[in-house]
Amino acid sequence: MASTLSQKPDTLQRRGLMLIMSSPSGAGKTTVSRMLLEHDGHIRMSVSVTTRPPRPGEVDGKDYYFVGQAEFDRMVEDGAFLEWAFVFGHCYGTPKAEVKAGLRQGHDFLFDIDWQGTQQLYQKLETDVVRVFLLPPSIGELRRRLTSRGTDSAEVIAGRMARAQAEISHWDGYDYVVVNDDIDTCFAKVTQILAAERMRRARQTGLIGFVRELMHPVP
Ligand SMILES: Nc1ncnc2c1ncn2[C@@H]1O[C@H](COP(=O)(O)OP(=O)(O)OP(=O)(O)O)[C@@H](O)[C@H]1O
Ligand SMILES: Nc1nc2c(ncn2[C@@H]2O[C@H](COP(=O)(O)O)[C@@H](O)[C@H]2O)c(=O)[nH]1
Repeated sequence: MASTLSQKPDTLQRRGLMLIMSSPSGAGKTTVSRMLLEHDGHIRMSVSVTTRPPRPGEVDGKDYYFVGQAEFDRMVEDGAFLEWAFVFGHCYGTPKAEVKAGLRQGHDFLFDIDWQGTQQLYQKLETDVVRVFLLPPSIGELRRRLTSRGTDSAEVIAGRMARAQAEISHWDGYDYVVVNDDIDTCFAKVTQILAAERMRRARQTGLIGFVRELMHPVP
């Protein structure tokens, strides 16, 4: 018998989610984020605003919006950020407008932000937030990754290594914790988390109508 349902199950409306990835500097957030953006057609990067100077190869508007301190302060005053924080001597913030509109339209967003920003987003938008913390396999490997990335001075690397344990101490403020040892295994785990979170009943706003039609089919 032909289906009388007005909606196809795989096109049901869904509210977007906010997948947050945090870790000590160098554990691999940017790497996993790039893989997700490449392989998953339904998630967008939330591009942060920062007062940090660009690293070689970083592109304004893609990796960050690079601004001066005065412009950052003006954005704070204008309420342009969903969250912002002072990290490693610079200001970083998540612009509000695109994310809020996108979530309503069912888009998922990926955030590479620290624990302070995660706490702020969770306080504001708890039900939309999925928090993932990446751990390095060892402190020695973390140092090796920061050094071999080749983007920061020895002084900057030393500063980030000095903060690593303090960053790791926030691991218990996250929903999921993944050790980034082998990159493909780590990526597969994050992909599985994303797939499961998309199926949460509360996010599937189109389910109500679909279930109603299943329970009360039109004869
Ligand atoms: N599983 C892995 N095995 C080996 N090297 C890795 C792995 N994951 C990431 N790397 C490498 O480690 C370095 C740091 O990774 P990445 O820049 O993604 O870290 P991050 O957490 O985004 O750091 P930051 O917070 O400073 O932006 C990069 O050179 C990256 O290629
Ligand atoms: N609270 C926020 N933290 C952010 C944001 N954008 C990036 N970050 C975090 O800053 C550090 C350093 O980043 P880097 O690119 O200079 O290595 C890292 O932990 C990021 O996750 C933000 O908008 N808000």
